[in-house]
Amino acid sequence: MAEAVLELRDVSAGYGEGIVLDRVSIDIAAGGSLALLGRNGVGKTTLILTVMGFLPLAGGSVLFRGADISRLPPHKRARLGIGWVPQERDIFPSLSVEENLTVAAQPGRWDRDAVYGLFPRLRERRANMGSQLSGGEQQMLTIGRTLMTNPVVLLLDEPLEGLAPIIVEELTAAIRKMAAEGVTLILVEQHAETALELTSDAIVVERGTIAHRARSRELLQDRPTLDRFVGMNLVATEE
Ligand SMILES: Nc1ncnc2c1ncn2[C@@H]1O[C@H](COP(=O)(O)OP(=O)(O)OP(=O)(O)O)[C@@H](O)[C@H]1O
Repeated sequence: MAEAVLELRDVSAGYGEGIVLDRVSIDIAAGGSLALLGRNGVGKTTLILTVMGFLPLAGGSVLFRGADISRLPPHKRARLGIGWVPQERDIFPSLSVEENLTVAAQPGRWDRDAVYGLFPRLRERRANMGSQLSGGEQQMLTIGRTLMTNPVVLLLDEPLEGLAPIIVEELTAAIRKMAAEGVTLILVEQHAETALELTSDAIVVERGTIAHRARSRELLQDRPTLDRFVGMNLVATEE
């Protein structure tokens, strides 16, 4: 098996005294795509924040390309190549779209034109200020800006949440394209069907532990498991 790009070994973490994640182990190989599923409040965002180093470990370790990064602060993890698209869209409102994209760019496959190819809307709006964008466009810009850092692994925390169906379609197409082009990614998503169609592997989180692991296409067919762990809200555009 290929060496894991990112690995969590028996990770426990939470907020202060409150432990949310309880001995969670996951790994993702280069070019892999992993859906993190589960109902509201089960610990998906906590897992992402722990990978980024915002929450201290209460146990276990986080490895990046085989090296223990458990003690590294978030900016150093980002510099190593862990790209994070947070749940709250994160753009510079007073910079233009193009400035937002280029401000943290690193050389690599994802340059400005590649990102505009992925998000034609951003090319159309390249001269607009971040503050003039719709929520969906801000989400595209957040993803585009993170891609421009040419991360080794990309963490997407509910990138489709609260967006209009047409925007969800555009973002879904872009994520599919990124995965097909070999971007290693972890996708947090409550809408299981949408996430499973975009990824190769999946884990279901329940109350801070991993309740189920499967190949995404197999879990897509496994309705009883989906109903049990994820509930009814399967497709992002249903809302
Ligand atoms: N800043 C915080 N301080 C204390 N507890 C928190 C904090 N943020 C989240 N929690 C708790 O951690 C648990 C997991 O929350 P988390 O946000 O990781 O869930 P989630 O699966 O990402 O759900 P959602 O889809 O709602 O974001 C919840 O019980 C939540 O109340």
